[in-house]
Amino acid sequence: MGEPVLALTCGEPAGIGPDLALMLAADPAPLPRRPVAIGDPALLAERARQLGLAVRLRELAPHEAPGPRVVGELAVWPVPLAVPVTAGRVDPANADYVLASLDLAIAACRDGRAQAMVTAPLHKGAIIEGGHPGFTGHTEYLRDACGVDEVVMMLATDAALHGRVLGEAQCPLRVALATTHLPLRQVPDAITAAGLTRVLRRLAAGLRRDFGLAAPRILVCGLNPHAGEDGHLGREEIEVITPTLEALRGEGLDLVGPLPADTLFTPRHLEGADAVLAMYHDQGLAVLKYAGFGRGANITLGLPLVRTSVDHGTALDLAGSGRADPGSLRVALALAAQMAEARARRPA
Ligand SMILES: NC(=O)c1ccc[n+]([C@@H]2O[C@H](COP(=O)([O-])OP(=O)(O)OC[C@H]3O[C@@H](n4cnc5c(N)ncnc54)[C@H](O)[C@@H]3O)[C@@H](O)[C@H]2O)c1
Ligand SMILES: N[C@H](C(=O)O)[C@H](O)COP(=O)(O)O
Repeated sequence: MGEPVLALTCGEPAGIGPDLALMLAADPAPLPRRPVAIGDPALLAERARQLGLAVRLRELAPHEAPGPRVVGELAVWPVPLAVPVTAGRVDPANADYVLASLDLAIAACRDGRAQAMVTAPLHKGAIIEGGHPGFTGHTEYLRDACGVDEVVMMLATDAALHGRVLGEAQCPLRVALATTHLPLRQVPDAITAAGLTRVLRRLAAGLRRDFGLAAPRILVCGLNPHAGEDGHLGREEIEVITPTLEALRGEGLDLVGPLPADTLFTPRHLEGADAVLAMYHDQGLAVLKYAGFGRGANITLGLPLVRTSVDHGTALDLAGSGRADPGSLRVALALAAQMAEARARRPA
């Protein structure tokens, strides 16, 4: 395989996604060499003007591949907006535009035009209000679009991605989620033996395939305070999590837990671990974003294609201001290229 083509969806058009794509196009620092943005060229041109960035847009035909990256130029696979956009003001009328951009990236990965997709943030509320009431995020959308039964959302800090050790207070981290975009009230009922089994198998397989970890060690959080305090503060650990981990250890998975989530995320526990499985979104992601917000990436494990994303949202307050930090997008692009190259070397 030559250098991978990375399909970069620009996400919510009123958010910072278009800004970040343009900022990276203008940045002389090294980047994966064949990114192609997916979005509306008129929107990108207007945002470049607003940001004062001299970026030339090179519109490609649907089957045209981007050439090697040229600083100051952004290759684009065009998708037209439904309605014009003002930076910072979400309009649900553009929900289908956002999903069409995603669909194009998925199709490009599946038919070989791209070797990975990288997603700038979208606004879940805008998609839902724009006529897609069941929408909960890229992760679940990609799972359904690719027809797989289970995927795993994992976020990782830059240190974990590249094996560098940060300062003592910032442990390299990979955090995966047993449940993703679910109201908190529904979480306990969603922690089932069958669900946990699927997630842990997918997580271990993803760490093996995409991160080259032959026998990943996974720390598993409890759901309740102090992992249920022997059943006095909740019984999910005794009734569901512990028996599931025991069964999976019988398959050879290296699992530790369930551990109290408050102390699991400390350097002593994390030492030697390859990933943490948190039971719900904010149990894991609050810690990860504290450790490395803006320097991490979001990875969907278990897809037939490579997908990474930023570790932040649409930051509507910063769109068009020039104050958005492109650090996480840089990490997400680098990781996508690395994963695509690894898959080309070691097909599943
Ligand atoms: N990958 C994704 O598509 C993704 C990820 C997270 C959140 N979201 C969505 O984004 C929307 C807004 O979410 P939110 O407000 O909870 O989180 P947010 O990450 O958009 O913003 C939280 C804070 O971080 C700041 N921030 C975010 N990204 C930044 C950057 N690159 N540089 C500098 N500062 C940055 C924002 O200005 C804000 O103060 C929601 O609809 C949410 O669902 C999407
Ligand atoms: N849970 C993610 C985060 O907090 O960063 C985010 O909402 C993105 O999720 P998707 O990749 O599923 O859109």
